[in-house]
Amino acid sequence: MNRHESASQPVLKAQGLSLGFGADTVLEGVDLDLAPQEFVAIVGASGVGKSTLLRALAGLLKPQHGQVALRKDTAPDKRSWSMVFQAPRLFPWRRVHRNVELGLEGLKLSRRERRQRALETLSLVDLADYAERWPGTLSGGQQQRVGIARALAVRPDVLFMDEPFSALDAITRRRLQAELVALRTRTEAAIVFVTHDIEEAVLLADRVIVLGKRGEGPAGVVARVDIDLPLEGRREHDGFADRVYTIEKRIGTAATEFTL
Ligand SMILES: Nc1ncnc2c1ncn2[C@@H]1O[C@H](COP(=O)(O)OP(=O)(O)OP(=O)(O)O)[C@@H](O)[C@H]1O
Repeated sequence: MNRHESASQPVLKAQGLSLGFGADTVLEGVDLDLAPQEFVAIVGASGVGKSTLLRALAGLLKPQHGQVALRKDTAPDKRSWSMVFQAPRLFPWRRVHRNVELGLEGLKLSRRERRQRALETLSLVDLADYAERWPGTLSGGQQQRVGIARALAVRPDVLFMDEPFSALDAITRRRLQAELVALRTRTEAAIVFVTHDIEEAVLLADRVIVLGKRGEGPAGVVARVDIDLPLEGRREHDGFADRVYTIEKRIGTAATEFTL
């Protein structure tokens, strides 16, 4: 495959996924393609299966049916995917840059290159000045940015984010949302972002996948909404509330169907 073909191929392709635990099926019939550098948000009510889907897409959970194909990059200095969780999961006994270097340890990089890569990625999240600090001396928002830097340092094709801002206060959350919008222009990664916050999904994503119940039985995709609005100033855009409402209605409708 030449460079041009590779650039237009999906980085991730999921087909006919059924996911669950033991005999229980949580999600059924999920298809999803992710283009290079695309940002897809997954929303839905609590317990519908958002995190389960994310884990399956990352290959951490085996589907009951269907397949997930994640483009495997052969470059020895990067990984095909990485993940950011709700809590940053930093090691308190390692300085900030050493936490970022942690994910790089299995890659073909010298110690010096690891250090260099960690510092570059910390600059990307505006934390270059904090490289020598201990995690415990950073605010919650700064710690989460270190977690994002650690995930980006491996130069993933796909960055999975599982409610990464939900433990933060409202002001910090707004700031990190704005930073993620800016970061998108500076990273090659496609992003799959799980959130229960519909406004957050519309603010950040190119496309929103809505999970919901469709009557009795397992949940599935009840809507796919393209967010065809400019990223810059999106929250103030005339179409913003309309997209949020469209998604709320889909989640609401799905819930009504379920209770009938
Ligand atoms: N390891 C597990 N074993 C059994 N059931 C599980 C397991 N993990 C999740 N589930 C069940 O699968 C369903 C989906 O859970 P999941 O965490 O994916 O939902 P979610 O949409 O991410 O929820 P939330 O928004 O509350 O985080 C739930 O009913 C949950 O109880």
